[in-house]
Amino acid sequence: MKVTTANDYAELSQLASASILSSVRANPSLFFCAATGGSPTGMYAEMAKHAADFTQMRVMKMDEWGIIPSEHPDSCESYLHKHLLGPLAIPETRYFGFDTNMADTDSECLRMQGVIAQEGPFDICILGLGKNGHIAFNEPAAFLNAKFHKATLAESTIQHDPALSQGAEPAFGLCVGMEEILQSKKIIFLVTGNGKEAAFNQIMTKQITTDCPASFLWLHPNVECYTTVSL
Ligand SMILES: O=C1O[C@H](COP(=O)(O)O)[C@@H](O)[C@H](O)[C@H]1O
Repeated sequence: MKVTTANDYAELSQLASASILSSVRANPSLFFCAATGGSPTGMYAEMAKHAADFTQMRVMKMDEWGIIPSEHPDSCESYLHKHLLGPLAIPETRYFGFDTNMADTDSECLRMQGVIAQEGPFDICILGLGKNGHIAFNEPAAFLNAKFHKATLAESTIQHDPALSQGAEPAFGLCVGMEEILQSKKIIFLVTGNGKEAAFNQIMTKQITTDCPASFLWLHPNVECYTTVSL
């Protein structure tokens, strides 16, 4: 993992965007796994300044909350339309989303595994860091899931979004699995925001443990970590 400490969030966003731009110029139809949350918002805004470079990029949603409808303003779906798909004019034909509110979520997980098998592996995977060390909704646990799956959310993950913390139980999410993340050709790992110090310190010990799913990124040969968190 190559760790670059940025002076501030604006610089982090510019550095990460520049790396993506160089990749998409070399491979215009690259397959992009898109995280949501506060960490990538500035980076997506930087990418939008170069929308003409993204006319062929394929995008897949990385994760989604299971207790709010896709059209809810706090859904990952709404976030991606607002910050990435709209500004970059990515049409539905090049976007691979999924629905968390269907009766048979197992079938939806299998469908997304099929999409990854057909379109993948990801050329670029964007990751933020959960305060508890999660990546996507791969939460600390005795074991991690390799494939796209239905995830039980940690309390700290639910509390991360005020709309969700008021929502109905049970809380769950659907998300890409660890193998699918680790098979990405390049990973852009954004570590920024309040409350990330403990998890980032744990990662920097280089001890790989399911207690901190992000620590598995040490097994990947091409992770660019951009951070504003001081150790
Ligand atoms: O809960 C989550 O949090 C992380 C980090 O969110 P951020 O708002 O601090 O960027 C996010 O990357 C992840 O996809 C989501 O599951």
